Amino acid sequence: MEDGNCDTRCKSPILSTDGEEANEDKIKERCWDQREAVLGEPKCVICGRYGEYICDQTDDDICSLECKNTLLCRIANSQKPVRLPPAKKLPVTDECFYVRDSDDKSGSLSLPMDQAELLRKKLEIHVKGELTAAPIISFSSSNLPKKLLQNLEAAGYDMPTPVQMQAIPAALTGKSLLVSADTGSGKTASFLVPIVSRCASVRLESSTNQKKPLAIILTPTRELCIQVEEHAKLLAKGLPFKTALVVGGDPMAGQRHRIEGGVELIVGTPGRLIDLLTKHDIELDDVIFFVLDEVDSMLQRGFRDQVMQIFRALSQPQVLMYSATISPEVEKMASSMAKGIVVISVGKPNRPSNSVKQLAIWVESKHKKQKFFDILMSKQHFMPPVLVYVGSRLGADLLSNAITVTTGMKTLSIHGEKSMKERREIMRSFLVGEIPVVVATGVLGRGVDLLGVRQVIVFDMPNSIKEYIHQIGRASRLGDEGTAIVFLNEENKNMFPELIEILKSSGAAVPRELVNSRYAVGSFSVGKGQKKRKHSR
Ligand SMILES: Nc1ncnc2c1ncn2[C@@H]1O[C@H](COP(=O)(O)OP(=O)(O)OP(=O)(O)O)[C@@H](O)[C@H]1O
Repeated sequence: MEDGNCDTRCKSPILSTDGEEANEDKIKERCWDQREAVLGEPKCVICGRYGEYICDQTDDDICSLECKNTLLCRIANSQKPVRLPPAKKLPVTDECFYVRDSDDKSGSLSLPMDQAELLRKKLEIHVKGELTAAPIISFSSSNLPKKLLQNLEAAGYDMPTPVQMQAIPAALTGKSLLVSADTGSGKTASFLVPIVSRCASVRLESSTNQKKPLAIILTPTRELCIQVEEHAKLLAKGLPFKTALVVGGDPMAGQRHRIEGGVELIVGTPGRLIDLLTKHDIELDDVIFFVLDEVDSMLQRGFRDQVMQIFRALSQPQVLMYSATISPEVEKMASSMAKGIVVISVGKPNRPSNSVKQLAIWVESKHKKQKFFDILMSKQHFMPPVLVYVGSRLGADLLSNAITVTTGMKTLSIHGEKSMKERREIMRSFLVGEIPVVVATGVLGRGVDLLGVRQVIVFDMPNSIKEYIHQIGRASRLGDEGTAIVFLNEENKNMFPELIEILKSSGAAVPRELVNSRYAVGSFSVGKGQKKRKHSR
């Protein structure tokens, strides 16, 4: 069998109908073992991976035995039974997923429930609540508009990520969801795909020209709203799906004008949206989706009242809530927003992405700057483009100026005091590689997808472990390796027990000053009702 990387594909049939075996020991059994197709290569008709082989019974491009069986099962379901040479059937326990038509109302082709459970187990997808929708193993098995499938393919989304495999079909059944999955694992498309699909269908089936908003997405920062809106436009190209960005710092008149001209989706920050809704008569009675991205941030003090004010103006929409860090309190609050909510979690919750290598450095505050410049001047440790997190706007301005003066590298700071024009320009120049370092406060702490960034330096620890998880999550997208350097000292003592646990469970070295610190013994300040906790050695 030729190497799968050869220029011309292996034409040998996977199996011949006379039962004669092909050179099977080298054939890939599962689609997971097959690589992604590169531009110009044939794609497996089932999963979209490299179509290394040709199915000898249908002449289709196929990536593995598993996908061949899936293909033949589909044919078997739609025509007279096709005899599979019994010796060749993959053993029942094998993770070969047969897709067959189902009567589930989402219209998706779903796995039989026993195999759905097998797939969930394999991918650590946990579901709590009543859910009929099985995970999908390809976008095409979700009955999505053809144009949306083409846009997904054009965006390079050949296969759904684990969170998308379950959250997309679940959302298409009309269920409200609370979803947690690692940073960088594809949560955004998990809610955008069902929204674009359903809203485009509503518009296509509608007889009136009236176009009141059908979906609202709220996020905690302007940068994340901009990113989510861009993502939605990309997926909705060629479909009757217009968006409006409603964030502070931009002229409100333009935002109102756009909505009144007819949009399907509003993406905004809560404060500006409330401003707009109170000053202008915008009808939200057609809204069918209400999305809270970074839901734990959206339901904490400061945002929660505004979020609930907007939610109460709607007529019981489907609620989709997402984050990489969801606590039991957030789950309780979220569950009170919608009946029959389904909770989906992928992997281990409230953990940094495994793809981010953490390097914790113990350094006194007065020495942090020197240590930081040692890293910036070291060819071994400095891997631009680098995102640096600090605790204040002034700190961001001072540090970025110091970097420019000391190293000559053009460095900019980004925070809430800068205008939207400046913030957009800084993000653009960072993302296209014009500037190697950006120093940021929390405005870039969550959700933003900084493709190309593989190194984050947490100069000042944030106020909570969950913000720390989101910040270092910028260093890895979709499982790519990244590094996070974090400066620690006694000033961060309130987070020591959780930090030690996070570092240990991620396999990162724990500085001995941290372990030996008297604040790290696992005893929390014994407040009312709190018990002293012995720290396991
Ligand atoms: N199915 C897919 N195939 C290929 N790339 C994908 C897929 N889904 C998402 N991506 C890409 O992976 C990156 C991370 O996706 P996304 O930003 O949605 O992650 P996230 O889970 O929302 O992260 P965070 O928790 O940090 O907000 C993005 O660049 C996105 O375009």
